Amino acid sequence: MHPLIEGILSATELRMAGAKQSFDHLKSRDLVGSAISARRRGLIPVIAEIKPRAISRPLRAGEAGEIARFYESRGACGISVLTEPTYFLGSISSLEEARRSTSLPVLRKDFIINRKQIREARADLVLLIVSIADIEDLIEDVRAAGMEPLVEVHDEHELDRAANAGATIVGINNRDLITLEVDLGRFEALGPIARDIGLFTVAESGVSSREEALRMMNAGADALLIGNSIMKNPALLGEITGVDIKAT
Ligand SMILES: O=C(O)c1ccccc1NCC(=O)[C@H](O)[C@H](O)COP(=O)(O)O
Repeated sequence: MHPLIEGILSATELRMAGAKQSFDHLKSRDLVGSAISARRRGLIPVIAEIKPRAISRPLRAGEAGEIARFYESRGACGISVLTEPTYFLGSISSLEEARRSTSLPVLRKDFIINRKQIREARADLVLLIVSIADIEDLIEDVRAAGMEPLVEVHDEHELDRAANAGATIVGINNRDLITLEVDLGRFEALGPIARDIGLFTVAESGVSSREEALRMMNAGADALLIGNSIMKNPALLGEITGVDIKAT
C-alpha cells in the first residue's frame, strides 16, 4: 500500500468516531440502465468525477451542484463524488449537493473501511476497494442500506474475490495503489475477463482524451470513470462522451 493511502486510512478511522449515520431510504438510481441508455444515444458512457484535489482546493458551497449539472449537460451517465477530506479535499456535503442537483446516479468515491461510513450519506453507489476493505461483509451492508457497491479491483485475484463476494459492477482501476502509476493496459488485460463472467465493467482512471476513451471501450468497458482531466478542463467531457460531436 502506498504511504499516502495508509495516511488516508488512519485519518478515516479517527474521523468516523463522531460521524453521523443516517439518511432517507430514497429510491436508488440505476447506473447500468443509465449507461445502456447513453450508448443507445450514441454516447460513450462516462461517470464524471467531482474531484477537488485535481484543482488543488476544496469546493465552494454550491459548486458541486453546478459541476454535477454541467456534467449532466455534457452527456455523463453518472456522477462520482470524492468525499475523502484529508487528501482529496472532498466532503459529504458535496455528495449531497451533487445528488440533489441532477437526476443521474451518484457514486460515493472514498476509502470505505467500515459500515459506519456506509450510513453516513445517501448515494446510489458506494465504492468498495478490494485491497483495503472486508468486501465480503461490506457488499451486504451497502445493499442493506439500499445502495449498490461498485467493487474496485487491480488484478485477477481481486477480480475473483469480487465475483465470489457477489459483486455485479466492478471497477478496474488503471491506477496502481502501491506506486500510483497509471497504465491503461490494466483494463485491457482484466476488462475482458470480467465481462466474460458477466460483470458490468467500469474502466477507472487515466483517461484524458476521446482516443483513450475509445481504447477502453474497444477493450470492452461498459462505462468509464474520469476525474482529473475533466476537472481541469470541463469542456473535454462533451468531446469524450460524444455530445459535442453529435451537435456539430
Ligand atoms: O487520483 C489519485 O491521485 C489517487 C491517488 C491514490 C488513490 C486513489 C486515487 N484516485 C482515485 C481514483 O480512482 C480516481 O479519482 C478515479 O478513478 C478517476 O481517475 P482520474 O481520471 O485519473 O482522475
